[in-house]
Amino acid sequence: MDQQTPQYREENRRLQDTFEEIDRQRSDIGPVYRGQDFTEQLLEEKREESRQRLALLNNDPYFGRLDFREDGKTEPQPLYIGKRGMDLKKTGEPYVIDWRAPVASLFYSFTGGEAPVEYEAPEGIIGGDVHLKRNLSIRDRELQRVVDSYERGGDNIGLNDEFLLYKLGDKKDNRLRDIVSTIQAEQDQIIRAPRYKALIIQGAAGSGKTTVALHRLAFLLYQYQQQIKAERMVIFAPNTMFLDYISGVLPELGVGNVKQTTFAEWATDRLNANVRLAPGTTEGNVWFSLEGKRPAINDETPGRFKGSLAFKAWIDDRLTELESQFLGEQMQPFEAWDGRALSVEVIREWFEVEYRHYSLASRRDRLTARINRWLEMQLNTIGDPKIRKDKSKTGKQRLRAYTNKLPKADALEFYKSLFAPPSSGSDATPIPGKIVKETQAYLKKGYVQPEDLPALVWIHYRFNGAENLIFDHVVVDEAQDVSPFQIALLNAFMNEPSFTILGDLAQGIHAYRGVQRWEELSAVFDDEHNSYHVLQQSYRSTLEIIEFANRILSHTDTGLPPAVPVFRSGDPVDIVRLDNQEERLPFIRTFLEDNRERGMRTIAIIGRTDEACIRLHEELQAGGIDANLISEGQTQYRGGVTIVPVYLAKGLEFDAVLVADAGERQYALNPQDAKLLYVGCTRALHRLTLYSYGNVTPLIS
Ligand SMILES: Nc1ncnc2c1ncn2[C@@H]1O[C@H](COP(=O)(O)OP(=O)(O)OP(=O)(O)O)[C@@H](O)[C@H]1O
Repeated sequence: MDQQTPQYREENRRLQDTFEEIDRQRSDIGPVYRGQDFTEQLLEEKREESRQRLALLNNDPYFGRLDFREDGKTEPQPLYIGKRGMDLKKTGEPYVIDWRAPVASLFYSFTGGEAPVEYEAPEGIIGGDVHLKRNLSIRDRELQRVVDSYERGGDNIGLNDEFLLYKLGDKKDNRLRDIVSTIQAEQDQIIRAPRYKALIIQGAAGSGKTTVALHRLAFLLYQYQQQIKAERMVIFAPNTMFLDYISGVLPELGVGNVKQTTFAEWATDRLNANVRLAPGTTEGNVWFSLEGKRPAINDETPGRFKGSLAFKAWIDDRLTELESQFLGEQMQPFEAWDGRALSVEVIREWFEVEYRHYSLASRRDRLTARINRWLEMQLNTIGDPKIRKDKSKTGKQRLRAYTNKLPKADALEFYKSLFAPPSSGSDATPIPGKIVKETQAYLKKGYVQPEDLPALVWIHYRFNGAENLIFDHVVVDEAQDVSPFQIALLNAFMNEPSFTILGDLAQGIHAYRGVQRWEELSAVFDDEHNSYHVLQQSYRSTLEIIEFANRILSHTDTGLPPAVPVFRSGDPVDIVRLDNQEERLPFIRTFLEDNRERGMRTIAIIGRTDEACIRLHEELQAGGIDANLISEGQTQYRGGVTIVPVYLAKGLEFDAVLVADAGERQYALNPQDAKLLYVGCTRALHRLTLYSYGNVTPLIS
């Protein structure tokens, strides 16, 4: 909208008024209190919160305006929506409305038309009608754009998308960003879904799953301020580089302290460094290499088997057995010294009845302490100090020997016992022989594998309880790669299920340990908590790229419908055939120059395997081209030009992508390769190029 329009001038005036109000409120807060007075210190905390809120407002006070006429009133009221809220100091009236407030939901759910609208406020449903929906872009305290996406009585054709397209056309740096100004209605529904749900979201590549999950955390913290703490929320993501990539969004939304971790890190923390993960078993070598034959994936694949609810149920039976036979049928009375014994009946009563509600480890500790107290009482009945000393020595020695015989509540020891040859009379193990052998070999060397972690932490949990580690909300990103056992385990660390679980089966490149259908995860929850959502519209890429990727999608075995593009058109996808290796370096050099000239800030060259990427990186370096090589275990994503194996590119996005070596051998006609290529191609926002020597992959024909 032109700067001379009345709308622009009106909004500019409002913006200047807003800055004046912010300045007034900031100066009213006064200087920082550094004294010792406790009440002042508490007040200072509140003042600091206000300072931070006003600082955030000062950069970019709001992004939207909705003129809403509430039923029963004659005139519509303009509502300005921002990342944080602010009331007018003088009157207490809302001046900027926090995007998470109930009334702000209208801004997102309203998609046009003259029909009445309503929103759910704490005091009940409030109805009315919308007269204007306006997007405002403010950068560095300057009003840059005013775009009306709806005006009551106007023709409103195509206006709704203009601001979104303007935002999507932006070039990216090395961080994911917030989308508060353009959240779409179907995303808003997920963000504002009730707290006690296990939301399972199947979303096409680029549909905003990760972004939506982060906004949902900010919403929950706002909506349930008294009940939910950021420190008790956690985001599980596939690797630390991905966590680094998304780490900017929550601070932008004014949310701090949410724990962001990987499942392996969280699990090994629980086990108190008692287990060591086997080195050298990088997934890249086993599952994504082109050398050797990839193992078949079925229910006996170690990751699938050890992540199943059936494995969990079998472990539960073994644990129940252990608990019921903990004291053993052959148990003897505790004889402190000859002639002074504590009967088996009393010991059983303490352990099996009195301490029944404690965790097993705690019951064992309590029992030991109780027998010790009994021993002290017996010693106190002895008058002669010399005899007492004597008996004390014998009693303590015998107590140690006696309690040492009780089974240890140790997760690793118990887990090992599950893979030991079954003793005669016990049920045969349901664990496939190959898995038993492989696991035994690792355990013997003192190692476990990532797929052992859910069971180990589960056993630890059954022995020790949740140890005060209760989650208020859990986000699981890239959830197609997690197992039902993992989700059931996390659920145990929660009073009532409150999950945002999101993923895309079409990107299920870790099918050897992940799920093939979402029902596998929803089986963990009862019907009342289950809530399934689909996000089909994709925002990341241009129309051309999405349509191209949809062709690959049809070769995955997921049966998922094609992603729906937003109407943002760009360059056609470029498929280049190189005749030989010598042509590669000059081709890439031109590719990079061309894309830089067109304003692309982040550019990725996506290779098929680790080795291919290492070789390419060396070649580029020798040719004087600077690029960051990403390998497994990487913790940071730097932006610029990146070389990344396709299996590690998941979750990231780049302005321009070059799929290196997209030949028929690299990406053959099978579902696993289709998923890999789908991941690779859907990383591109604006431009996508593929090259191959010889025939290009049949997945795109
Ligand atoms: N409503 C929206 N407005 C503006 N941009 C959006 C919106 N929704 C998503 N995006 C943008 O689309 C891109 C993809 O988002 P995100 O990475 O969250 O998607 P995803 O579904 O997790 O993708 P993938 O599964 O491919 O990793 C991001 O650049 C994000 O900012």
